Amino acid sequence: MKLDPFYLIVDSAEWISRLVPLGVRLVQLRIKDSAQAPLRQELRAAKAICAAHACQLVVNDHWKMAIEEGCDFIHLGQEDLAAADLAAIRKAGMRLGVSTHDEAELETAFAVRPDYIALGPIYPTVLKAMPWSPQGLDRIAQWKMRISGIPLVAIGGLTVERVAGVLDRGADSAAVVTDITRNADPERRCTEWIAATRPVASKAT
Ligand SMILES: Cc1ncc(COP(=O)(O)OP(=O)(O)O)c(N)n1
Ligand SMILES: Cc1nc(C(=O)O)sc1CCOP(=O)(O)O
Ligand SMILES: [Mg+2]
Repeated sequence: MKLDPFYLIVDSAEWISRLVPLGVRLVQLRIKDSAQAPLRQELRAAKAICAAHACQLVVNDHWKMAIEEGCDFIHLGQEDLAAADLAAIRKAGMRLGVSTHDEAELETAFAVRPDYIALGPIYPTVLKAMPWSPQGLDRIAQWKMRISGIPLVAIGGLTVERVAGVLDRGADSAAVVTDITRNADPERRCTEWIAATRPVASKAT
C-alpha cells in the first residue's frame, strides 16, 4: 500500500471542507469527546467531501462507527487497539494504522499486521501531553529498518521546514496537525505542505 507523503489530521468536517479541496490526498478525522449523533454527522460529511476529492479518509479511534458508515481506513493507538474488535475490523475489510512509541508497542503493532505504523512524537508537540521524549530523526531510520515493508508515518511537531528531514530518514508519510490548523493562514500553509511533499508523491507513483 502506498501512502501519500502528506498526512493531514484535523478535528472536524469543516476543516476537511476547507483544506481537502486544495489537493490533500490523505486526511485523518480525529475527533475527541463528541456525542455519538454529532460524531456520526461529522463522519458522514467528511466521507462525502473526501469521496468528491479523491482523498483517502482515515477515521481515528471510532472504529465501530467507521464500519457502520462504510469507511475503509482507521487509526488506532495502543489503548484503542486493546479495546477494539480486530476480527470485526478485518471482516469489514478496513485498513488499519497503528501508533507506536517504543519497542514493546512495535511488537504489539506487528501482531495485528497493520497497514501502516506511526512513530511519534518525532519533535515536541503542543497538541497533547505525552509521556515519551521526542524520538528524533535517527529513530525514524531505525524504525524503518525494523518494519521493512510496512509503510511508516512520522508524527509529532512536524512543520513544513521539518518535513524533508523526516522523509529523507525513511518516513513514507508525515502527519501534521498544529503547523496547519494553528497557522494564521491554514490554507496557505496547507498548500506549502503539498508543494513540499509533491516531489516525493510524484516520484513514488
Ligand atoms: C498518524 C497518527 N499517528 C498517531 C496518532 C495517535 O493515536 P493515539 O495514540 O491513539 O492518540 P489519539 O490521536 O487517539 O489521541 C494518530 N492519531 N495518528
Ligand atoms: C496526536 C498525536 N499523536 C502523536 C504520537 O506520537 O502518537 S503526536 C500527536 C500530535 C501531532 O500533532 P502536531 O502535528 O500538532 O504535533
Ligand atoms: Mg487513539
